[in-house]
Amino acid sequence: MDVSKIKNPQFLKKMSVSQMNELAGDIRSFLIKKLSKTGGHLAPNLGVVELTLALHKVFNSPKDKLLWDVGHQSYVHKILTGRGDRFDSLRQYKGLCGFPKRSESEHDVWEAGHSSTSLSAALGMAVARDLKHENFEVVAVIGDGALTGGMALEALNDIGHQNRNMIIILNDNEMSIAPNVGALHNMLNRIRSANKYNKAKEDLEYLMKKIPAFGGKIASAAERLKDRLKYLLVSGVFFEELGITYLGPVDGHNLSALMDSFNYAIKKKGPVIIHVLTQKGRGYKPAELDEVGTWHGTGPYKIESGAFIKPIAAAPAYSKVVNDTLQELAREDKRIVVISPAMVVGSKLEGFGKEFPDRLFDVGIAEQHAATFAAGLATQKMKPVLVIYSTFMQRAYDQILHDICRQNLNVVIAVDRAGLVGADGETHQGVFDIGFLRSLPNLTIMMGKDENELRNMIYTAINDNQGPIAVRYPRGNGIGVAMNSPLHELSIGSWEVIRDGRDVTVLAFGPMLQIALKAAKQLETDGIQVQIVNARFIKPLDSKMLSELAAHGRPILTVEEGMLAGGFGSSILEFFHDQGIYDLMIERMGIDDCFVEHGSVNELLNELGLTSEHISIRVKQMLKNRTGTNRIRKAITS
Ligand SMILES: Cc1ncc(C[n+]2csc(CCOP(=O)(O)OP(=O)(O)O)c2C)c(N)n1
Ligand SMILES: CC(=O)[C@@H](O)[C@H](O)COP(=O)(O)O
Ligand SMILES: [Mg+2]
Repeated sequence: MDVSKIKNPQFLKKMSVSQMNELAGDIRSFLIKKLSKTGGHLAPNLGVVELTLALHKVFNSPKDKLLWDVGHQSYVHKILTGRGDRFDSLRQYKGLCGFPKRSESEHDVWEAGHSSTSLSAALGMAVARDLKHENFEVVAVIGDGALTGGMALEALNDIGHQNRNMIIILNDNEMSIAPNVGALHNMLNRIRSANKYNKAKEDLEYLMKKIPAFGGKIASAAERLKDRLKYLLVSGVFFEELGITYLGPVDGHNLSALMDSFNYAIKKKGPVIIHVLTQKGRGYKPAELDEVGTWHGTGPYKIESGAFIKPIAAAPAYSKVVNDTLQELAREDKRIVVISPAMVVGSKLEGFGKEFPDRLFDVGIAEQHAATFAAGLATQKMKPVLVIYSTFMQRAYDQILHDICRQNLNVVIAVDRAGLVGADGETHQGVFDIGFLRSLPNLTIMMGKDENELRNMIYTAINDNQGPIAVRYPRGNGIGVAMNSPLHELSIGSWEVIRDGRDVTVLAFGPMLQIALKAAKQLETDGIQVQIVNARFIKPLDSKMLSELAAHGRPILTVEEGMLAGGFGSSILEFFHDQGIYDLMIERMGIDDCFVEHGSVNELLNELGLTSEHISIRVKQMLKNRTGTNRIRKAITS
């Protein structure tokens, strides 16, 4: 079947199981082919083909609500709901979103991107249904990785308490991005190996048959023993004890077994969790054999060989620079420990983990725990480095505020993916952290202009013991500067003039500096001299340099790859205002009050007006207005 022609899932109602199995093969071939060109979350989606087919066969979306936790595994759902013809634009500018998107389809009832939200949302939908006396099923699909998220456990607590009719599908493939970790994972593994229980049960039944029946005594004792056995070996009891009926484990690639379990769950009263066992990457050998998470989210690849098609990078990834610097420092400094909330692969921390297996902690999808775990380590004079994506750090805001900053603990927060990330879109852009970190007392925030300054910032942060320090760095690779100079500490709060100029001063940091330098070169051809300052400390500001700039009196333009509201530019306005300096021309460029969808970073910068051309135009406008302002000022004062 040409799956790009599917308009809606209704056709499944008339399909036989064997036809559906054939369709599963067509969908897998489609995904492997399309994603070889676009990249995307291949392995998660190959693992849920039968599951998604069975869901759309048994349930009636969109009347019945199907929710996808994280949502990175919703491509099959998108194919079945009429979007197969858009996969050439997957995760591209103005193209198909890589996560559920309510504006894309009525079948996308819940948007995600961040993990562990589906259970809370599903309960909300179930309560609304009951209060309005409506009648539909609510089904949330959550992975074994997402189940480790604190929100999921909070929701399970309430779901068991409220006892609403709803169905949770636990998609257990033993993987988060990397192999899943934690006690919950171990519990699920015990269930997976439930044949121990089945074997014991068979032996018991055999034994019972061998002994001449002494009335019901032995039989009932044996039944009690069987229940005890089940209690001990088959840990679905974790859910049962919460008041959630546990079904499973069910083979997640067996359509009949899946559909039977769904139909059984529909008849059950109250919340039901169906524990489904799937294989991540099923149907594509390189992804099936992936034991580290390489095929969780990929770029384009060659189908035959599984070789990734990657441009040769001129410089290492910023994440790798951080790993390598930490690895180098940790050889001497035994205080250093590294914490990652389930992003060891994304943050390229494998090297550190290999050399220091007892000093790298992957805590699962548990950002709040990760932050306060770091705080606890710091109270005992360790030097914890919390390596966390900017976007996922949003989950740990109160822990950074309440536990780390308020107690002024020496935690290093390595803020990975700071700035625009591109294809993951609105839920993943790292553009809010300056706004929410800047207001926290005791916290230093810095961002290097290149990979060499980043390594020196990590060195500075490790050696500083004046309190918490956040070091931001972007997704992607450095700019190709040398990194062979000895590590040295930066003076906290010190900025750096990287280009002289008399007409306008631009304050920028991180990748924006390269864009500003390009604009300065463009402006020079028009006879405009632009001074560029590497404002590498977002907090504290370089108040000495700012006072010197005020004395010069030339216009100041701030440029940041982040939200304007509460951002770096705002801090400059606040600084001058608080100094009583009101007549300086200060303008800000950044992201103005919107969520930024998916696309390449360059396309997004262009859409946001943050390219070198935009900066050039803005500088010229400022100079023109300044002349104008001066004319007005002269007119007023004369
Ligand atoms: C709050 C949050 N932290 C981290 C991530 C990054 N992330 C995306 S998918 C994923 C693994 C999810 O594992 P699982 O739920 O088991 O789904 P699978 O990919 O195995 O199908 C992680 C850690 C995220 N999306 N949200
Ligand atoms: C779905 C999810 O949240 C992760 O897989 C994320 O897409 C990883 O992002 P990077 O590709 O930047 O590591
Ligand atoms: Mg998983």
